[in-house]
Amino acid sequence: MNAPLSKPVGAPVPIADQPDLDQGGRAIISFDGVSKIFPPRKDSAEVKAVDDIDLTVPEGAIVGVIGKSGAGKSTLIRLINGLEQPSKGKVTVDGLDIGALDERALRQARRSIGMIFQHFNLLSSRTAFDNIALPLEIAGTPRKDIPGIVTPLLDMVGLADKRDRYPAELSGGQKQRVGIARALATKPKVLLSDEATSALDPETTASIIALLKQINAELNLTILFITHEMSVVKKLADRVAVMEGGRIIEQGTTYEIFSKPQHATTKRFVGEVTGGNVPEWLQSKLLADYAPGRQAVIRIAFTGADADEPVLSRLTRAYGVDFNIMHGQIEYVADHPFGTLIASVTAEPELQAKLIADLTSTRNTVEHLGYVA
Ligand SMILES: Nc1ncnc2c1ncn2[C@@H]1O[C@H](COP(=O)(O)OP(=O)(O)OP(=O)(O)O)[C@@H](O)[C@H]1O
Repeated sequence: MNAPLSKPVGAPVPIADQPDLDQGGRAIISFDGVSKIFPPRKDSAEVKAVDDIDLTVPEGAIVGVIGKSGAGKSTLIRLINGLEQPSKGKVTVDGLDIGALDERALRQARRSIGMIFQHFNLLSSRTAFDNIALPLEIAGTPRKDIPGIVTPLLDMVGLADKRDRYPAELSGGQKQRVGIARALATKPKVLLSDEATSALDPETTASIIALLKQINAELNLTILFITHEMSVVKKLADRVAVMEGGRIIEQGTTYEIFSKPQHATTKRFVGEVTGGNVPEWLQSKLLADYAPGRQAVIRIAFTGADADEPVLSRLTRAYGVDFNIMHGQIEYVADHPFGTLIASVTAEPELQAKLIADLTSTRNTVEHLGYVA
């Protein structure tokens, strides 16, 4: 199994100090100036699906790549397992330049790269056991050795009693467990996940996330997953890269990305799960300009130690203003408390600026959203 290297965790590092995901641990996957351009066709222009990406995944990490449909996530994953060749730059997996391998070497390299899929991709004519055994048969593993590998994998994914069931007799979560066991059969160094929980209900999603975290911890298996769901990133990833238009627009530890998102797209993704997105009823009331009698609406993201400080009471006493809480939520991200509050306050623009400066001087992120009458 993989060498037991320490897992890169630790205190949040400011984004400015963390331009890459390579803090701690040997790089097992790296993208070095990688672009993938699909040539023009009769009916469509050329597409830059991946555009000049630099990305480093440390061994033992769980990295989530999030982006909207068409952002380039699938192409990124297909460049890692050699299903696509880079138009420019280099993709390295465990020291191998994937784009430079011939067919035979690529087949060999793919045994170190497990993959799980949204729709499981199981063979319907094979039992759970035989689906898990398939990559071993392809790799030429002697028949007598196969049960000794497959049986412990069935145990690990909690399906010992389902070994002779066919996919049609299994639930979605059970099928994904077979998919995970099959991906682990050749003892990969990295596991790629393509929207592996997108077809599952929330409870089953949670159990698959727990299984992936357990496998990561027990085997020190590096996991890179692509998703469009920030809730999955929040629960599963140590580190996050946000993709848009083929580029990585932001990356950092999960806590960093949640507590101080920089890019508008990242803010929207984060807002989906932290309550930071402005609710529709409030959006329709927001006014752009100050006028006497209007209240300023501010959004405050409380992070780390500040999350449980009575910040608003302090400001009320210090400045003699009243806050009206309009929307809020407290979450735990990477085991840190993390809160979002949208509040209105009656104050002249000059006093508003002082309040915002005061709030910002702690580690909170404060945004002035507009005014309400
Ligand atoms: N083989 C191909 N030929 C031409 N264009 C392609 C090809 N594969 C992907 N693209 C284009 O590249 C862009 C990125 O696609 P990709 O599938 O990587 O995005 P994605 O983020 O995975 O989207 P989704 O979440 O919908 O799967 C899209 O504009 C897509 O149409």
